Amino acid sequence: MTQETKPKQTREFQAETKQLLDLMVHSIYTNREIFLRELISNASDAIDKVRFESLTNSALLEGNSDFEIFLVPDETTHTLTISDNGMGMTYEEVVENIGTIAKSGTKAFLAKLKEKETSPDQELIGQFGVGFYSAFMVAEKVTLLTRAPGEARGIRWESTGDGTYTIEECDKEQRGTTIILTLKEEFRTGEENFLHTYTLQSLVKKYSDYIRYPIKMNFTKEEQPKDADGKPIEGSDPIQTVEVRILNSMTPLWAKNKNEITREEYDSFYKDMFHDWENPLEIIHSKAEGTVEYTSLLYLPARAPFDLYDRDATSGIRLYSKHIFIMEKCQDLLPDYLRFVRGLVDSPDFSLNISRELLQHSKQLKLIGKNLEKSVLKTLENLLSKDRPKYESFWKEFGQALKIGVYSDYQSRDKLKGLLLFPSSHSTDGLTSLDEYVGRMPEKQKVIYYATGKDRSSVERLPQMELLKEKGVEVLFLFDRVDEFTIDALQEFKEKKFQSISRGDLQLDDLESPEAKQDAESLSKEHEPLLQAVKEKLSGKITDVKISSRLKSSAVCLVSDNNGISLSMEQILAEMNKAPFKASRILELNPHHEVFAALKKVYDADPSAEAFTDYCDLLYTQALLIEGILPDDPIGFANKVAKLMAYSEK
Ligand SMILES: Nc1ncnc2c1ncn2[C@@H]1O[C@H](COP(=O)(O)OP(=O)(O)OP(=O)(O)O)[C@@H](O)[C@H]1O
Repeated sequence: MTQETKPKQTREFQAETKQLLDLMVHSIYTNREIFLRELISNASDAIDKVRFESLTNSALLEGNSDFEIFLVPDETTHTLTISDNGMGMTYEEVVENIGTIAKSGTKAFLAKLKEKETSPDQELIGQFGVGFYSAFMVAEKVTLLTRAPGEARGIRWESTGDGTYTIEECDKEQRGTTIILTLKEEFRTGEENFLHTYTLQSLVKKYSDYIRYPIKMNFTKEEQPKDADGKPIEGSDPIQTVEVRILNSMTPLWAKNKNEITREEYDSFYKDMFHDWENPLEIIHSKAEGTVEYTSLLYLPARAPFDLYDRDATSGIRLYSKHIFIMEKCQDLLPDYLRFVRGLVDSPDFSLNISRELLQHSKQLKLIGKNLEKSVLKTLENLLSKDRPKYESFWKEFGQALKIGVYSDYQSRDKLKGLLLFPSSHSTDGLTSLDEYVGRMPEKQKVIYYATGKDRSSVERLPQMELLKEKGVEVLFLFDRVDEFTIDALQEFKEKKFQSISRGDLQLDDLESPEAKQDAESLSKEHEPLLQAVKEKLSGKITDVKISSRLKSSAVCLVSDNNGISLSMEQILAEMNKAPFKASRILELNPHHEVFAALKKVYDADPSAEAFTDYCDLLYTQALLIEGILPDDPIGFANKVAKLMAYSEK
């Protein structure tokens, strides 16, 4: 029977791959040695795959279950070869995996680069694994030979990273993948010589020590021949012998005792496994025995990945059973608000071929999940109380996830509220917890005040802040768009309700002198007809007009009542195209401001004159602008201001 062979083809890389290769060739990384880690990690993944699938289909092993990764440096051909007896790839898989970039992360990386239009910095690169392509940092030519189990023939793929590659069928006896790197001159002669066994040995120790399969290399030994008594024979030529050594210790890091692991080992394991360039912020390593038995190694990263809040991005914890990999991202182990936690769980209680469906219903999984959640929260509480700068740096990156947790996961509300931090008027640089805020509250203050806005300077200048500032009342500042939803969901903290400075009655009764209150009440009575007239002029735009007791030097402000949504929420919802939600708008006027006197004068002169209508409109639009809301008719507003300016010149 003649076998149809696929002829050698030269193909072009996908445009994005070319771009990535170009970056690799012109070296974006400073530490190019990581190429070895990337290729070994791919080899180990491929062995994981075949090992896992062979549990249900032993034929895949083709009688060879001595899993291994082999490194062969060759000075004569200037090549470094990395082989594995893993899953290999079919023709289609090579084209799919190696010629194109399927990973959305890498695509996003390239898009970000374009956006920046500068050379990429280490920080950006570190967020994205570049995997196989990193080989082109050190190699002038990469040859890949691979055969998937059960396939009669293998595939030979080759490229110099110039935009094209060749692909053809070839013979390959052993299942798996062999990658031959023809090293660039600088990496086979200079200081960084990747043909030196010593260099390779230490790189494996540094980056890949925990890899579960033996990483082997031949070592040539020279020995003086010995006589029958075991004494070296003088003057004889030394004999060379070759011995295979295993370069990695293979024990998974998490299986060792805590006191045997250095911080460096934890860090490099993390960076390697979770493709981060930065050391983690915090490490939680625990072993449990009892109702369930498991080891968990969790990390709080130092920085949020670019896609943390992307709905499509999957989070989750790696699952192992007796050191054997089961699943990449098990989502049922941690609640969604802890989606930033990276790590793994190894438990003998799981069977290797457990399906996702079964797993979801597994009692053990639920129990482990509960414990993990508890220990992450405990760690965060400890950080908050014992290492505030570290907690604040955590908060800066992941605080939003916890805030979202408060409003989207009502069961977790109580667990999370103590961990929340906000900027406040108390200090210009630090953040405050709700506990700290309540601790500083004077006895007479009944509620926790908060103000929403885009940043500190705009919130501090809000007219609604004036009175509170004067009274020295602390106000929480909510700059993040999720903040108000979080506060709304909480409703209260330690029996103190939250009160927006832009909503309803400020409840300052106990802080306010009885005279001031009286003053506002009598002024409201006195100006009742004027207030009524303004309300009518602005009907449809506002629900009420009131004499303000919160304004000191500003003329006007907009507030909403205590029911329904607030003005800032209205804006967020409008951006989300949920326009039907409208906040009630109450216009508050400062009776002690000269604009109020001018308004009164115009009204007294002729309430039906155009001037009074214009004044009402101008006041309303000013109040909108202060809230950062554009008026419906900016041209009309500008014309009215111009008219007024020209008038005052007369
Ligand atoms: N030694 C190998 N054996 C089998 N398949 C491999 C091997 N190396 C790479 N591949 C395949 O090529 C794909 C692309 O590899 P690459 O290293 O670029 O990305 P990755 O491993 O998926 O991602 P990352 O490196 O970020 O973890 C892999 O997903 C895998 O399917």
